[in-house]
Amino acid sequence: MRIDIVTIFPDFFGVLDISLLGKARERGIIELGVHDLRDFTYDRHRTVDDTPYGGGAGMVMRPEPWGEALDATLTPETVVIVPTPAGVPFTQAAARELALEKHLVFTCGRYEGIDQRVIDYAASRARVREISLGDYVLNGGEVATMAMIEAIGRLVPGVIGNPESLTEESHEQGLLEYPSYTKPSTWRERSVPDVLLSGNHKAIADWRHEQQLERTRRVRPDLLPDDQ
Ligand SMILES: N#Cc1c(-c2ccc3ccn(Cc4ccncc4)c3c2)n[nH]c1N
Repeated sequence: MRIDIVTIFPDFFGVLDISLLGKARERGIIELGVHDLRDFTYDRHRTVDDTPYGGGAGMVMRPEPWGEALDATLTPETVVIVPTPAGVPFTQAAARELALEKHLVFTCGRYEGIDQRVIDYAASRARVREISLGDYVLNGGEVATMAMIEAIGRLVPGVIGNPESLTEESHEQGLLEYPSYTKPSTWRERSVPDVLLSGNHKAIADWRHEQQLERTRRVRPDLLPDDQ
């Protein structure tokens, strides 16, 4: 998979050189390109924004630099991901779908957003998904892009050493994950549930599934299937 990010804050993504994504890049499983939108401007001040038509507060990102950035990154296989508060909520299912794509381009807006014609133009050349990280307001697309890249990157085949560990995580099977414990068996007078020390694999699996249902009922009843 190749990922390209277009942003006015390229240094923001330096952290992607380390941890899991860093190793995936070293192993050639994921290629990453970070592009400064200002490199696609030609005025002395490298201007990327202007006042909104129709008036209103704030500034809008100019279409010209974005057009050149898309020209430099798009391929017929690209999925353009536009982080926006007006997007479809990001989910684990979306992360799974996007992890199977060959090329993702993240367009990180700032100010009041990107001129709508840029998104419309991108949709004439590639698949475009306008995605929201959640129902709260950020100052730009970079934080959302970082979160999405982490959620997607860890699902790219070959990135995680033990893919089985992915199947029991929250949201993977529609339920929240069961509680986890490690040594010591007693800590500050709190002990690990006996079933986990029993060696009875069926009893452990049943207990863990019941814990998933109980936690999901308590914390996220909206995730429960109708028959639960
Ligand atoms: N994904 C996502 C987001 C964003 C988001 C994403 C991109 C941009 C670009 C500019 N802004 C600032 C802004 C623009 C319009 N209205 C309010 C704030 C952004 C916010 N906010 N909240 C989310 N869940």
